[in-house]
Amino acid sequence: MDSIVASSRLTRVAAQIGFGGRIFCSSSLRNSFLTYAEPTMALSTYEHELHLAVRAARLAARLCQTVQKKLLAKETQSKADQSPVTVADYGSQALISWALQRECGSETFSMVAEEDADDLRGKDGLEMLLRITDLVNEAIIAEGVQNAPKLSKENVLEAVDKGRSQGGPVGRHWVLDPIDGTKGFVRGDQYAVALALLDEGDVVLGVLACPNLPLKGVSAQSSSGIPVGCLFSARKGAGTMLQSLDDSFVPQKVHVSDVDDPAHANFCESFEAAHSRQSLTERIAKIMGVKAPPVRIDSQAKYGAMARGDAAIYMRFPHVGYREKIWDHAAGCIVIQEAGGVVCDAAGNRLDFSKGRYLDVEHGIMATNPKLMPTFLASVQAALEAENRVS
Ligand SMILES: Nc1ncnc2c1ncn2[C@@H]1O[C@H](COP(=O)(O)OS(=O)(=O)O)[C@@H](OP(=O)(O)O)[C@H]1O
Ligand SMILES: [Mg+2]
Ligand SMILES: [Mg+2]
Ligand SMILES: [Mg+2]
Repeated sequence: MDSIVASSRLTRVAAQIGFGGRIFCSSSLRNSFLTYAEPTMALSTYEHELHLAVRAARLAARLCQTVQKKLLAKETQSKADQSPVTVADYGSQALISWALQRECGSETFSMVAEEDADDLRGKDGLEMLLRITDLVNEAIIAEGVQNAPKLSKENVLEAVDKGRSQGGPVGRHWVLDPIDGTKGFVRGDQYAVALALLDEGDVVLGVLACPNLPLKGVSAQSSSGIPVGCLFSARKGAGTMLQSLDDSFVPQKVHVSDVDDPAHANFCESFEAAHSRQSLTERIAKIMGVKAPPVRIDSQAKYGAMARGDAAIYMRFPHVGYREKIWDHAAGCIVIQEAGGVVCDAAGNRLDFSKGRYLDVEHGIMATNPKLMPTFLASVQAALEAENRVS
């Protein structure tokens, strides 16, 4: 009798959390590898998925921290597009893929992720693959995951390659950047593990784990004693929360800056000049009347910093010919929106994550609070027109 009551309650919970009462989800609530506490009340939409995303991102962030501490030159490779990729990028992707599939089942699992295992297959990739496999198994053991089998190198290749989904407007797709800001990661600076969930083309949740971001103030010096390691999480309609990566800090709701005078606003942009046109952003800031110098940080840590008001404006204007990918913005975008901000392209269009792996935008991506947006948009358009007149 007890088991019937328990199972019908779990089926009800599974239905409420959006899996249509699928058995795998009921059992996953009981046997969760992440010691998930059985819910005592109904979970609202995507709450369970957000919980899984937070735990998976945290697990991956720990692996990244371990690697960053002892980063060796030979653990960084160049991909075909000349961008760097490390054992931690692959390890993080393998871990998150494995963790989510373990919870949600693998039959219908879909993930759009940055990395694939092509460069790990064959003789040249073997040493790196063995190192990644060790890191992934060490992370699973360190987490105390119960009944977890040891992953073989083939399991790791398979987990990484699960990220090849094309996404799109139908169904659910996880969207993952296992390390956003790999250049920052290699330099020892900011990076983020960025995970989001798309449902019918809409981003419904997002998590940014930022291991090197101070808990207060993006520019806080390590000598200030402010702890580092932030985890931002957002769920559609539920706001954006900030907690410490090590869970030692009570989660709190964050909000974007409410400054409405550009003279008191500051803006953030990419650290790498190759990733955003800094002469254009300087011109936009001047037209707008922003006086403060730019805050330059790597990765979607910028979106997290903005969500809690460290900067009032975000600008990203890649050089001509660059095509944005959805994993570089999906999690960050909902983190800002749920914190009360607005994200759009230079024509004022909302970002459309339903078109596959790419994100097609007019000129660039911008974000700020609703009060500053009209002036910001007008300044961007004036700067672009001035540029067109010159060329
Ligand atoms: N040429 C060019 N132009 C624009 N953007 C590029 C370019 N090359 C790479 N990327 C993408 O930028 C991602 C890093 O994000 P940021 O640009 O915000 O960070 S950084 O300051 O440059 O590190 C970075 O993400 P990761 O590859 O995950 O690190 C890339 O997806
Ligand atoms: Mg990359
Ligand atoms: Mg990226
Ligand atoms: Mg990346």
